[in-house]
Formats: sequence, structure tokens, C-alpha cells
Amino acid sequence: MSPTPFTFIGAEEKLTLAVARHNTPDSCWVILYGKVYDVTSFLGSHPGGSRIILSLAGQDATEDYDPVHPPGTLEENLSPEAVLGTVSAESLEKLNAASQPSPSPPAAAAPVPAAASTPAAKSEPEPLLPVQALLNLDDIEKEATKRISPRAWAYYYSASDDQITKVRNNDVYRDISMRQRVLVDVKANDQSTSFLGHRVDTPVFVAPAAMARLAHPDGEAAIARAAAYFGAMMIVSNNASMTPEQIVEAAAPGQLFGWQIYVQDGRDKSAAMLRRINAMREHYKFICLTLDAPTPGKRELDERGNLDKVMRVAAAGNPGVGERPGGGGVGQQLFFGTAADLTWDTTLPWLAEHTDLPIVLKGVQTHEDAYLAMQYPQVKAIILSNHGGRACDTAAPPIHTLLEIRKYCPEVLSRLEVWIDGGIRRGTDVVKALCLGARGVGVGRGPLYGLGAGGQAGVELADFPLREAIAIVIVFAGPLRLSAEQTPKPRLQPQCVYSVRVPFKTSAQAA
Ligand SMILES: Cc1cc2nc3c(=O)[nH]c(=O)nc-3n(C[C@H](O)[C@H](O)[C@H](O)COP(=O)(O)O)c2cc1C
Repeated sequence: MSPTPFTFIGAEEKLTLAVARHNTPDSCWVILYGKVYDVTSFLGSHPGGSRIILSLAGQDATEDYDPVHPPGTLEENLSPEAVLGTVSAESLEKLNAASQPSPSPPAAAAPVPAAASTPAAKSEPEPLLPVQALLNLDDIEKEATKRISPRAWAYYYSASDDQITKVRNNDVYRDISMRQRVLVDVKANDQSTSFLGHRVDTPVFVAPAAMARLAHPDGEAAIARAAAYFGAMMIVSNNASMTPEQIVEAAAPGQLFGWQIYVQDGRDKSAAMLRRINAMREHYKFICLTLDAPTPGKRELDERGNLDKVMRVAAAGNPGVGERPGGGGVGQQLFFGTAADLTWDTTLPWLAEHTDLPIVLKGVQTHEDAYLAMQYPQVKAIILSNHGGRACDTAAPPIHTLLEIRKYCPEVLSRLEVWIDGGIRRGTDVVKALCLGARGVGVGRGPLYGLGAGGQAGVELADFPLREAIAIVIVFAGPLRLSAEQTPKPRLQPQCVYSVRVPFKTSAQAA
């Protein structure tokens, strides 16, 4: 029988008694947006695992819940009977004040970066800078670090294990030198190109990245508007913090989006999402299937940022909390429910049953898989990526995979569009990837940090240094004319760079 709805208005004690007592797996209540929900029956099916809900049980969970759940999630997942009543703003204020953490929170609550400076470690807060003062992606990251929450920072910044791949992703570009030609007319400068037949103004695209509202309330919609401003493609994450409908609401005419999918254990959920995307094909022109993270990487920064919650669940006297799934950080919560049984034989046919949109495979990391991808007619592009170093640490930088493809199966480059992401910080990085055969270059953390540093203006800024730098670099490499329609012979070619000194070894060579 469903509980009788009632309204909590009045004394803090009454409110606390009513809500705060229900903080166990047997009876779990939370307050969201001023309403009290009984989520006990939902604990087992929460996509992020039950532990994270338990850590917020008996409390106002709005602040934690809001930035990581698209609007409509509550209505989709809870029956109307789960709403037990409303809480007045006054009571809520008292409750929130009463549940503020003690003045000395556990040391583990603060993010502890492996190598870089931490926002929490500084005694004197650094002054905030206006977006105009931020000249490159490093500046933008630094500014965002001052402004976003430690939880958001840890989630965005983190990478797997020792972050070796994350660092190498960028370092590798420094080992590639530009070969500058002279006495070439470089006045014409056109960065436009096309992806899967759709024109864009820049080869730089927004890689799919989850949870933009952790950085700024305008979230993915602001990134979409900034992408429109630069005529850039945006791939929307399966785990975006806004709905795919909201993100394209203010799309510019002809603006190009793709939608990224993590196929779920419950395939019906993924099929339902694909139906939604199919219905918005005027915006979403392809499905990007991410393959490089069948299990979440071990992102210790992200996990540390969540330790206080895990300890709170245990402290509340919940038995067996260690065995409850999920909760090891934002990343692990998001990955909970992601299928680990995808194969060439089963997944691509399954996708074909649910969408006729072109497929882009993201996370290709060997020339063997690039070659295999070419055998599937529905696959029109691949993204060479190691998930920004967030999946398997010591995975090779994607530019190595591009070099492998050039060496062992260069036909892939003419049969498929090859896009790349990971470690892009400078215009030179973009140009080098293009010279070596990539058609597009994705940036993952950049737009998130841009959003954190200055909302939409910050994202626009994150793109600006890259565009400006590309413009400068191509003056050295030769005018950039990317689109095949404009010139049959692109000017950016492998001979524009020295890549012979980039060490890469395939498993075949190592054997
Ligand atoms: C915070 C964050 C969230 C991400 N979320 C997703 C995601 O939901 N789906 C996906 O395919 N890749 C995701 N990625 C990986 C990016 O698409 C991209 O591969 C990577 O960030 C590129 O590296 P970069 O950050 O050095 O540019 C995420 C990356 C970050 C940093």
C-alpha cells in the first residue's frame, strides 16, 4: 500500500525526525527540489548503484543530484506514489544547516591530484581572472580549477592509475616537428571541412563528455551554443547532464551533432534512447559507439573525492555497505550498468536493428581494429581515442594508432573518415594530426574547463586559441584548405611534419 501523502511544514525537529530517520536500505528517503521521495524500492535499479543514494539518504540531496541528472529523470524512474510530501523552504534551510559537514571534514574528502597542483592545497585563493585574460587551454584549465567544485574538478581532471596515458597523449605531439615550406602564398585560409558529408567551419570538434552541469548550470546547452558560434561539430555524451532534446533546442540551422552511446546491460534502455535520437535526425546525424571503456578506469582522484560519502554510508550503520554496487566516484557511478559484452559479431547488427543512422566507432586503438571497422558498411568513421587516458592506463597515444594505420593499412584513411582525440592543447597539435591523415580532431576536457571558467563565453574561448593557433600554424605549413570539394589535393600532408622520431611499436613488432 502506498503511504498517505503528507506535508512537512514546521519545526526542524519534526522534519529531521521524519526524513533523517529513513537512511537505510530498508527505508530510504531523500529530499529533492523541496519534495520528499521514498526511493527504497529504486535502490536496486539506480543506474549509478545504490551506495550513492544511501550516502544522501535522510537528507536534502538536491545539490548532489541536480548537476548529474537530466531533467525528467525523477518522473521517468519513480512512480507518483514515491512522493511523500513537500518541505517548506524554511524547514529545508534548517535541515541543510543542520547537516552541514563539521568544520574539519575527513582529509580524504579533498581531491589529491597525482602530479598537478591541487585547488584544495592552496592556502591563499588565487584571484579570479576575466575570460579575456585566458590565452590558451592551460590558462582555461587553471581558471576553471579555481571556479568549479572539487568534485567536478576531480571528475574532469582524473585519468586512470598513474595518468601515464593522459600525459603521453599530449607529450607525443611535442615529439613531432613542423616542416615549414617557404615562398608559398598563404593568404587564403579556410579551415572548413566536412564530417560524413556535413559541412563544418573547423576540423576541431567537441568530443563527447559527460556531466557538463557539474561545471556550470548552463551545461551542454551552452557548449552547443558555443559550437554553433564556431560552426563546430558536437558529439553529445550518453551521460550528458541535460537531455538530448534540450541540448539541441537552440541549435543553429544546419548545426551538426552526433549522439554517443554506451550500450547498457539492459539493452531495452539503449534501444529506447536510439528511438529518441532517430526522431531528432534533423540534428543528430550519426551514432557514436564508444568502445574503449568496457569498464571504468581506476580514477583515483575521482574516487578520493567521493570517499567522504562512502564513509558516511558506513557510519550510518548500514551493514554490507562494501558490497553495495556503485559509488566509487562520479565515473564509476556513471558506468554502472554499461555493457561489457559488446562484440563485432553481435553489437553492430544489434545497432543496425535500432538505427539506420551512420555509425562512428570511438576508441579504436590498433590498426587491426581500424581495418576490421572498414569491413562494416554501416561504419562511416572511426575515432582514434583512449578516452583521454581515463580507461586503460599506459594505452598508446592515439597519434600512434594513426601512424600504425598509415604504415599497415593506409587504405583505411580513404575508406573511412578517421577522427582523433586526446591531449590536444595547441593549434600545432591539431595541424599535426591533420597532416598525418586525421579528418577531425576532438577536444574533451577543453570545453568542460571553458564552461567552468566562464560559461558559454568560456567554451567559445576554449575554441578560440585553437583556431587562432591553427591559423598561425598553417601559415607555416601552407594554406589550409581542408574540404575535398575545394581542392582535390589538401595542402596539409605528412611531409609537413617530422614524425619519424615518434617511437611506436605494434604488438606485431614487439613479438
Ligand atoms: C570528464 C570527461 C567525461 C567524458 N565522458 C565521456 C563520455 O561520456 N563518452 C565518451 O565516449 N567519452 C567521454 N570522455 C572522453 C572524451 O570523449 C575524449 O575521448 C577525451 O576527453 C579526449 O581527451 P582530452 O580530454 O585530452 O581532450 C570523457 C572525458 C572526460 C574528460
